[in-house]
Amino acid sequence: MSIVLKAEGLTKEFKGFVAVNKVDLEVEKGTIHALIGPNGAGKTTFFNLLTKFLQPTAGRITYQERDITGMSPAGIAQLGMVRSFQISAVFSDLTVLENVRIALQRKRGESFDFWRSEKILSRFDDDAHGYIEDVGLGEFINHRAGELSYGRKRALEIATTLALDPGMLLLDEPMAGMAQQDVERISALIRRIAKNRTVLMVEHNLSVVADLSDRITVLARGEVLAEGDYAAISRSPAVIEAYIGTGDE
Ligand SMILES: Nc1ncnc2c1ncn2[C@@H]1O[C@H](COP(=O)(O)OP(=O)(O)OP(=O)(O)O)[C@@H](O)[C@H]1O
Repeated sequence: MSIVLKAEGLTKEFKGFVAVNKVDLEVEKGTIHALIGPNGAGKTTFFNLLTKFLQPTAGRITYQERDITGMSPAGIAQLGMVRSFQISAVFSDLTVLENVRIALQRKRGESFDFWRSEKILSRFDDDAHGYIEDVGLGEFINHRAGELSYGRKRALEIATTLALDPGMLLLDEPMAGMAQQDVERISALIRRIAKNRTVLMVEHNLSVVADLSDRITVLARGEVLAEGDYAAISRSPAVIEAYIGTGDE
């Protein structure tokens, strides 16, 4: 077993309120790991700590055995740990192809002037076409991102994230606001891209969690309540009580 991401004693206090309290987490390489819990459990705060959008009050985070506790989101992205599903990451006025090209260019760290040359840009096209096909957007390649449906915009975000060639993807509520047909499409896509990568996701939709996850960590009141596969956690009296107790889900 190889642990790719590890949190030890991770804690976040907001003016005396402890939103995340000494949480330990180990994410195994090549797995899909879900973070769930009732409203206010601290999932978003914990996820923001892991992705470095928030700085912890205490504790330590390691990625591939490297201490990343003090690093920036850009710094961890360089190491291959990339957070997706920030709609703003997609440029609405640019086409699907242009969006993926920019991600490819960003990965190579080339300057803005350099990528503006049509000749050089077109070199990225073969790779870009591959990622676009992978996420099922082939027929929309020349559509402006702003014209895509919500589910397809999210597929485009996955394509731009994949273009960065991450070893680990962090997905923040990938199914939020999606119609059922998009949920099925994005689930299949996550399963496909997880084949040779590690995925950690916060997700409210429990049937998606049951369907996709190898391992699930349940948070409640800022602490780990239970951990295991779906069968194990759904039998846990503490988990059942935490969900019923808040009238959630
Ligand atoms: N910036 C902040 N300042 C003060 N309190 C905060 C801040 N961010 C979160 N909290 C509090 O921390 C607790 C955990 O919030 P968090 O959003 O992490 O929970 P969550 O599990 O993601 O909930 P939900 O499922 O509703 O999104 C909540 O009580 C929230 O009010």
